[in-house]
Amino acid sequence: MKKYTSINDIDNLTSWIEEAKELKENPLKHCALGTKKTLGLLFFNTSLRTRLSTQKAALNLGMDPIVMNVSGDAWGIEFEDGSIMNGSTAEHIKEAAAVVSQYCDMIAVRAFPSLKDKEQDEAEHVLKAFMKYASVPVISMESATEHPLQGFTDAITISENTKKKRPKVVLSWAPHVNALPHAVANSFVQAMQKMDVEFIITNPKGYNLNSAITKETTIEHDQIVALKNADFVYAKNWSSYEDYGKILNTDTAWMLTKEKLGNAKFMHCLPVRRNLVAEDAVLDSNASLVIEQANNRTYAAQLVLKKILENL
Ligand SMILES: NCCC[C@H](NC(=O)CCC(=O)O)C(=O)O
Ligand SMILES: NC(=O)OP(=O)(O)O
Repeated sequence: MKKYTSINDIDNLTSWIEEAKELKENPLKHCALGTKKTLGLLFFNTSLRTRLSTQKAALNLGMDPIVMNVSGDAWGIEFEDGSIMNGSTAEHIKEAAAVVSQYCDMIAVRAFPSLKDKEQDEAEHVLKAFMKYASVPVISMESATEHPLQGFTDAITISENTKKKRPKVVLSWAPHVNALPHAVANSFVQAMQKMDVEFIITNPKGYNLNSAITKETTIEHDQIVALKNADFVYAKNWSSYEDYGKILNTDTAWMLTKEKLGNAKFMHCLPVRRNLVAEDAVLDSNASLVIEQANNRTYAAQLVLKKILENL
């Protein structure tokens, strides 16, 4: 594999899930595969799980991870081609990506959307610029529109925890105080579309995700109807896609409660705002899979790194 920037880079999700489970059983089995190979992790945005689990994954494979917070610590990077750089940016991505490629055998990048300019966000200008100007494989650690390491993790977690051959999975919009990206929801949708599950999205009107991603997936605006007989409920806030980046509705009635969850398992990518997205009784119950999801981030990343190492 030469890159991992989308759930669509997974050729066979079922076999990837099985391979990730094998790595989880025996994380150090391939501890020499990445010897003398360097993974560069570049963060334009904050992170706890991605930053630590991706390093842990690299260490399990014998790689050397090096990490940089690009925003603030590095020179301001210019992404526009042909621009006269007489403003606040000091270094063009053409040099920056080429230079990082001298030090690293792979580059992982986190770059959230602006949520102001839909066209620019959808063009994935930061991630795509790294892919264009880096001479080594690029991994997304959450881009403007996708979070493929999270989506793969969520697929592994559902596979591990399902008692049914074809469970019912609900992606349920949740209230939030900030305008959040669509990336986690988009990658979860893409992962569920590849799995043998009954999948429904529930969100208030005005919050439908990009139809190019949701495709034929059912969208139910009545949360109670959607949650009926669910086996897994994935709560997540996202800002409006239609009225791009806006908060239209902070209706606290969409918070996930123990009563609404019923017998389902609860999922969230974290970080989660307690008693806004989901109540304490949900997060503190045995039905919550959020810590196992965070654990599985390591093995999802480890499989991605392994597949790229095998192809270097
Ligand atoms: N990487 C996982 C989620 C990151 C981001 N969440 C956040 O920014 C939450 C921040 C807050 O709660 O203020 C998101 O939704 O895409
Ligand atoms: N779930 C996730 O990506 O968490 P971080 O933002 O903390 O990396």
